Amino acid sequence: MAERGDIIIGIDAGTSVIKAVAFELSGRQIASASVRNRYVTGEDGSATQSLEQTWRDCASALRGLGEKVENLAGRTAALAVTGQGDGTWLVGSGDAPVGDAWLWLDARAAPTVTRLAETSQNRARFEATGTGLNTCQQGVQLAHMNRFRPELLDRAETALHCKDWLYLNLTGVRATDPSEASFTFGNFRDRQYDDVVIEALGLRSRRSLLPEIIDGTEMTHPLSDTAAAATGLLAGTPVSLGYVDMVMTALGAGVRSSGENSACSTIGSTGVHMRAKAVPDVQLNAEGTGYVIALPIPGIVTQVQTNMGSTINIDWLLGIAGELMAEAGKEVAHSELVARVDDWFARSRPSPLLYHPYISEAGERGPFVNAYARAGFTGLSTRHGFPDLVRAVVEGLGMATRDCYAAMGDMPRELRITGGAARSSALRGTLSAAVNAPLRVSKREETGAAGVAMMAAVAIGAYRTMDDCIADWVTPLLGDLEKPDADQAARYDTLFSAYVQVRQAVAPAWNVLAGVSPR
Ligand SMILES: Nc1ncnc2c1ncn2[C@@H]1O[C@H](COP(=O)(O)OP(=O)(O)O)[C@@H](O)[C@H]1O
Ligand SMILES: O=P(O)(O)OC[C@H](O)[C@H](O)CO
Repeated sequence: MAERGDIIIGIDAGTSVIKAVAFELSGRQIASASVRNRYVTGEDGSATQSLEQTWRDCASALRGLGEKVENLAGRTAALAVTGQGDGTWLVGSGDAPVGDAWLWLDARAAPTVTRLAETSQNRARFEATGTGLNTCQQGVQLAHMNRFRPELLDRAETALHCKDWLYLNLTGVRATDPSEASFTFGNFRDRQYDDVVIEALGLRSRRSLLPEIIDGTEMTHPLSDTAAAATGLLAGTPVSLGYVDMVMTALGAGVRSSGENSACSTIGSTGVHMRAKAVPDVQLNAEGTGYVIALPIPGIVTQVQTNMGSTINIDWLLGIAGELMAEAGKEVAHSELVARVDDWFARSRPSPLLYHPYISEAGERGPFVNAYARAGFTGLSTRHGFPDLVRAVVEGLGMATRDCYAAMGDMPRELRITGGAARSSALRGTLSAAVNAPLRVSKREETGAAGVAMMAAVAIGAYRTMDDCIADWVTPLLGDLEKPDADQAARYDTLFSAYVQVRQAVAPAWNVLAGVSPR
């Protein structure tokens, strides 16, 4: 391109929505366009998504953005792409998909997690990656396919993640980023593949499936002619491959600011709780759980615990209420029920009612891993009504957050939060009291898209370092400090101790129940 434009586009291909967001080079959001994502779940625990459809949806979101911003193509200095992490997106000859992608929500590899976790090499694998095995991950899914669906791997040339697939369509380059490469197959210290890890996963014979690792703050590839035609952007526009969405969101929401590391929780479909740290400060736990995910800042990583299901618990409870109301002849939109959560919470009285939010079909992954873990209320009595159940679910998300931070050392001194449920004042108050720390909600609307756009901003030299970029894009948008309520914090101390006791006591029963389930 002859002259550099004044817009950076961040693409965030999430599990529920694919967004394309335009930012000024200094970080101000100009416009956004989105397309609802589609995936299919099956009785066998599968959760799959069409690769072609995902690219079409991404291109459609970009064209939608073009309809909102005049001369978007001419003004775009660069674009960058992130997306839902883990999962397996296989491509073969001519870059054609090999079947549908297995998403991070796919539970089919559960028996392979159990088998690999029991091997003598697993601790060495954990110490390299910093990451415990769970059903979501590509390493486990490839190991599972290698045993039970080898024909898939025989047809595949490269194993990609969601954002890598979109990058391939945008640029024609097969690559992955340092974060997913190192937490799945490598070492978080040097951000490269590690043969010890590949061996521990039993994937030596499939090593050639792993693509080149590139860092999107250091290099870009030009938008291809085909992608330009599909998206309405100009061929040659630099494209940056982002890190996995979990850290892009946290980067945009303030997991680091003013050169200081902080803590950040994303309360979306899944709950992601992380602390930015220098590599030597990472503490690997004895249980071998959690993730260590690199940030696009030299020497800085995030230590992460992620509870599989967060707002899907709220959506499940509200979904049941909605179905009952519909049966009684009163259709209510889901969004209307979501808007009433704070009201129900306020109408309920604190009581010793616990909810464990393991509603995902794939069980739990943080701070403990059990594909058969399932949700439950403890302490119900006839005095409890629907608002009490809503309160218990919201408080359950607070307990799960504390459980995750407790597995990473001391509670954070300040918590930054983002994700859909951060809109709820009940949830904010609960999280703050559950970890007994003040919190801030970023005023940034699209934290994931902003995080990845920041990588492109550094790549094209709009900023010299990521910390310089953070000073403009993140720090001014950190919201006001919201302090915890002391009485609520004291109550949650008691609830939390019971919460941990119950989950530990009930765990053996999950395995028994899994044995009698149809799967
Ligand atoms: N005001 C609110 N009160 C409680 N929960 C909310 C509120 N607004 C949104 N949510 C929850 O957040 C979810 C959407 O979160 P979001 O981060 O957009 O999802 P995703 O992780 O799939 O991208 C909704 O489905 C709902 O459960
Ligand atoms: O799609 P969202 O909920 O933004 O992100 C999903 C994570 O990347 C996934 O949980 C990784 O396993």
